[in-house]
Amino acid sequence: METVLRWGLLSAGLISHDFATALRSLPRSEHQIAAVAARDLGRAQDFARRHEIPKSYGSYEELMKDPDVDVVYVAPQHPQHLGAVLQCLAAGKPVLCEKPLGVTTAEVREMVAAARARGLFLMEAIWTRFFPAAEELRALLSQGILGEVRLVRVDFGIELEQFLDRSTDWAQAGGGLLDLGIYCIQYISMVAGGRRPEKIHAVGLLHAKGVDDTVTTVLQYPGGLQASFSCSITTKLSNSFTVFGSKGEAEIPPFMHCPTELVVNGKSTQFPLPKVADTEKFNFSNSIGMVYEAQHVRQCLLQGLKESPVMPLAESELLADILEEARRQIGLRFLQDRA
Ligand SMILES: NC(=O)C1=CN([C@@H]2O[C@H](COP(=O)(O)OP(=O)(O)OC[C@H]3O[C@@H](n4cnc5c(N)ncnc54)[C@H](OP(=O)(O)O)[C@@H]3O)[C@@H](O)[C@H]2O)C=CC1
Ligand SMILES: O=C(O)[C@H](O)[C@H](O)[C@H](O)CO
Repeated sequence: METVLRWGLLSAGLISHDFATALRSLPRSEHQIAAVAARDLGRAQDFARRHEIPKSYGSYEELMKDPDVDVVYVAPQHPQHLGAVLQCLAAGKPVLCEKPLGVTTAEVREMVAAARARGLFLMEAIWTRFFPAAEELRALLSQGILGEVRLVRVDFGIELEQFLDRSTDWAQAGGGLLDLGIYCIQYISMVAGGRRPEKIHAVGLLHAKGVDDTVTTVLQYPGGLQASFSCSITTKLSNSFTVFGSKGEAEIPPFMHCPTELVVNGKSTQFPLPKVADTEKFNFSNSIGMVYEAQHVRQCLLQGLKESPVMPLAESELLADILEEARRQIGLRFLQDRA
């Protein structure tokens, strides 16, 4: 592969716009957007014009066949991830797929198995992990600066139901757990070193539209680490992360899912976002931070890696397992759940 990474974007939706805007801020010698595809050609063409993308398609399949696409960014809503990812892999394209990778643990395992069988790169876009603040957190954890980590608290609650239709759309696997809870669990799993929890207990309030409204889950890991998280699509929560150890504590203030600050034993370090022109508008907070995951994907591909060492596929499977167990305990089933 040449050093320039040529992206193909699947979907002309909200986060795809943010990702395209972030990519355009990177050196063209390293990242270019070769094509965009949407279910509707007109929308794909409008998106392409807005982002100066040379090619637009009215179907995902056409983009996957494009030899000028080196890697595909899969960004439709949750239920469409599985089909798009499997088709990309079948077409020989490496994939960065938006979170959650799948609606169920079975979907995630199917995608992981397909990527491994084809020897192709696949990563779940847990973009949080690639922010410098998160990298610094990982470093201090690995250096044992906090001593023995004992407890994690994290929550993510936004009144999404008021402005994001998909958040309450049961047919689109809406709700807080898959959309917001995954950010909480990925932090917990980071602290736990990707180990599997030995106990999971979840309580939840279901929304009138059948998705999860607000969920609180506690987890215990071998060795005694305890963690709790809450997620909500109707209630604003603290949206912060804290880890407590035998020698100190570290906190990431809101919005923890796209962090720009790390506080260690009361000492704050700022990690400012990359500069971007004021004329660039994003749909979601701190989306310019998507450059970090894009740069990571390029480095992985240049090194011939088939998965990310920072967001490994086994951990995507683990996150899916935890999400599914929490859903089971609160009585939330989606179309994709097997009988
Ligand atoms: N990393 C982050 O910060 C964020 C990640 N996300 C993730 O990105 C994904 C997309 O979220 P977002 O951009 O807000 O979603 P949108 O509501 O913008 O929908 C994205 C695309 O999904 C497709 N789509 C929508 N509804 C349907 C349907 N009923 N059937 C088939 N396809 C449909 C459309 O694709 P098309 O354009 O091809 O018609 C649409 O443009 C989600 O999985 C979400 O978790 C979302 C926000 C932030
Ligand atoms: O991934 C995300 O950030 C979520 O999809 C939320 O929908 C978003 O943060 C809402 O602001």
